[in-house]
Amino acid sequence: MKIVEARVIVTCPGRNLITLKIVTDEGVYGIGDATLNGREMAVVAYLEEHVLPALIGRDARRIEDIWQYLYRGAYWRRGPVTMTAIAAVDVALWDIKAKAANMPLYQLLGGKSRERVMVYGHATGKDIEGCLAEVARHVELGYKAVRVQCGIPGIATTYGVAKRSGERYEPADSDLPAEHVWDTAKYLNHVPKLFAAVRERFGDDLHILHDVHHRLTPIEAGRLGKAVEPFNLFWLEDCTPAENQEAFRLIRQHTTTPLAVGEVFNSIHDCRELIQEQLIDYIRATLVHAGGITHVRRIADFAALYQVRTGFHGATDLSPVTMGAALHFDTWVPNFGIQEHMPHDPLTDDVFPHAYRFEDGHFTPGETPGHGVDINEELAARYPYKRASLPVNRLEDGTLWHW
Ligand SMILES: O=C(O)[C@@H](O)[C@@H](O)[C@H](O)[C@H](O)CO
Ligand SMILES: [Mg+2]
Repeated sequence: MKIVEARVIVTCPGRNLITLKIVTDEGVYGIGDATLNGREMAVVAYLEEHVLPALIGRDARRIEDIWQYLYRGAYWRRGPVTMTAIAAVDVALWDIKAKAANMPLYQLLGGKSRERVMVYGHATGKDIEGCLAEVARHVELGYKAVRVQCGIPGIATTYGVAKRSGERYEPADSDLPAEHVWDTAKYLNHVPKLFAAVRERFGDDLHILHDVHHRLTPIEAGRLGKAVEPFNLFWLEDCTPAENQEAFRLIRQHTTTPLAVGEVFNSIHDCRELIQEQLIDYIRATLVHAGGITHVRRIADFAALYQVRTGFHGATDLSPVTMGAALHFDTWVPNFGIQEHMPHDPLTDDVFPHAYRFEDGHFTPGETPGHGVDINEELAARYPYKRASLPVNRLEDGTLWHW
C-alpha cells in the first residue's frame, strides 16, 4: 500500500486549523491534525518542504518505521514543530491502517477498556456568580466534570475566561499578541473562593478542575494546592512552568491536591521525571503535539507503571481530527483519567464531519472505520488562513511573565 499523495490543507472556519491528508495507491486515505496554535505556518512549511516529499512511494502500513524515519532522520529531535509534523503523519497513517482493516481505530489499538469517555467542559465567568451560572449550564448539559475559571478583581483580563458569558474563550484572540497584566497575590487571594462557592452550590459529586496556566512559582503552587484541599479538586493544572521537572518535588511536599501537567510537552523526555517520581497525577501531552498515537502510547504505557493517568488536552485549537483520534485512544488506554472538551463552533464541525458523539457528560468515538473524522475540502477552501496569536502576560510593573 504505497503513499501516492500527501498534502496540507489550511483552513480558518473561525480559527486556523491545519490538516494533513495522505492518499494511498489503493484509494484509502487518512487525515491527521497538524495545528500548532499561533505557529501554524511553521508546521506547514516543515511538512511541505521536509516531510511530504520523502513520504511519496513509502508503504503506508509501516507506521513505526516512518515514525522512526522522521524522528531520527530529522537529526534535530523533538520540539513542538517537529513533533506536531510527525504527529500529523502518524495519525493519518493510523487512520489509513484502521480503514484498511475496516475497524474503528480503538479496535486496532487493542479494543475497548471502557464504554465511554468522561470529559470535562469549561465554565468561565467574569466573576464568581457568572462562573457559577456557567457551571449550572454545564451540569444541565450532563457534564460530570467542569473546569472553572473566573476573572480576578483588580486584574483587567484573565486568560481562559470568555469575553461574553455563555461563550467559549479563544486562546489566540488577536493578530499580534495581546498584552495581559497579571497579579499573583490578587489571584491567590481570590481563586479559593471560587472553588468554595462551586462546592457549596453543586455539592460533592461534581468534579472540579482548574488551570493555573503556569503562572505561579513552585512554593506559591504548593500554597494554593494546600489551601484548596478542602474543596477536593479533580486536578490543578500547570501550576508552575514544567521545563524544570524538579520544581514539582517542592509542590508535592506541600499538597495532596492532584496535579496535571503536559499540554505543552512534545516528548516522553519532557515528562520522564514527573512520571517516574510520581510528581504528577495526570499527563496532558496529547496526540497532535507529542508525535501522534505511536509516541503518546509510549508515554501512556510508561505513565501506567507509576499510576499516572491520561488527561489529554482538548482546547478548540486541537482540531476535530485530534478530538476523534484522542477519543479512540481514550477508549482503549487502560490508564485513562479524563478528556478535555471544548466544543468547536458549528462551522468547524461542518468542515470536519465526525462520528464521535456526546451524551450525558461522556463521549463515544463511533464505529466508523479509522478515527471517524473527515474533512470537507470544498468547504475548508472557503476559509483562508488568518494570522492569530496567543497573548503575552506582564506583571503590573511591565515584567514579562509566564502564562
Ligand atoms: O488547558 C487548556 O485547554 C488551555 O491551557 C488551553 O487554552 C491552551 O492555553 C491553548 O490550547 C493554547 O493554544
Ligand atoms: Mg491548560
